Amino acid sequence: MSSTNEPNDLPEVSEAAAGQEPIDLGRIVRHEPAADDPILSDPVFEVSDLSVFYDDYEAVRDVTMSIGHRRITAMIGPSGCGKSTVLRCFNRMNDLIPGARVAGKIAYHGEDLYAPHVDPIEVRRRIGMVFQKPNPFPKSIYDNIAYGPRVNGVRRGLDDIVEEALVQAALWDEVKDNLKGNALALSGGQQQRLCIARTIAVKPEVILMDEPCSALDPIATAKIEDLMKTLARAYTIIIVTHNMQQAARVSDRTAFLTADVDENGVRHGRLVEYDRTTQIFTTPSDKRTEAYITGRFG
Ligand SMILES: Nc1ncnc2c1ncn2[C@@H]1O[C@H](COP(=O)(O)OP(=O)(O)OP(=O)(O)O)[C@@H](O)[C@H]1O
Repeated sequence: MSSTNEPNDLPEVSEAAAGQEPIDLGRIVRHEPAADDPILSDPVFEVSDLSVFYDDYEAVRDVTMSIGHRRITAMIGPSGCGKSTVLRCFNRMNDLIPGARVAGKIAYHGEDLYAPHVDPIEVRRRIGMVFQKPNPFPKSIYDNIAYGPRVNGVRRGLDDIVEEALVQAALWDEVKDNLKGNALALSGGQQQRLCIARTIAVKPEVILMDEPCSALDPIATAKIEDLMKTLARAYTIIIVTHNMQQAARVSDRTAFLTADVDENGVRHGRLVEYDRTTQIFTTPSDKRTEAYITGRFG
């Protein structure tokens, strides 16, 4: 088991944090990890002053944060604050969006992820992604999992790779007698676990998840959350979620983003606060975080 904090319910917000003072929209709290914070000694990603543009529109501004090895990091915040935009920067998926451009730096194990010599295909192999809507290929369960390894030139041992990925994704027992069956015939929750297995099959280090449970019912969601906690023993996970309880249940760290409106009336996403998940949900430092987690805005 990872060192995940696993509160079952959202902790109560402290009385002090729940004060009714006006929200200071101008203040940005930059979390500086404590000197003994393991994220400092073992970061997978170090994001510095990251801004993301779609053509001339600066969708996200000045994000600085480090992502710890084999941790679950959640990104929460109101719609349009740039969570998915930031998530896509971690595996250069924004490269595929016409007009998208990144400024600032993301270091992956100390290497600039956006340096000219870096191959984005290899980046996406090491840093996989699971999307909101399960998106299996219209192929058999087996071929869905074997697809990535085959593309990477693997010809031998595919049966073992398929089995291992399905076991890790907690799907093996449900599909082992039906590997030739069409993946699209699985339930939504099974399809999402299949997509996780497909991601795992190419042996990534990091799994990015963009609202992986938003199309699923509570039982399927609980299975994916359990799976995430198990996977965090071996993988670094970053999840975007609208579900604060989910962030509180599964993550070690939580980043709260919001969108500020500038003097021209244009909205820009900002990282407001980034800290241990228990800290964010019990004693947040910023009034905007507190307002969001207590349901007063967003
Ligand atoms: N491909 C795109 N082209 C232009 N603008 C975009 C594109 N994708 C996102 N944006 C804009 O960037 C801003 C941030 O969007 P993003 O989807 O990252 O936010 P989000 O916090 O993930 O939102 P949601 O929670 O609703 O999914 C929004 O103003 C959005 O309209």
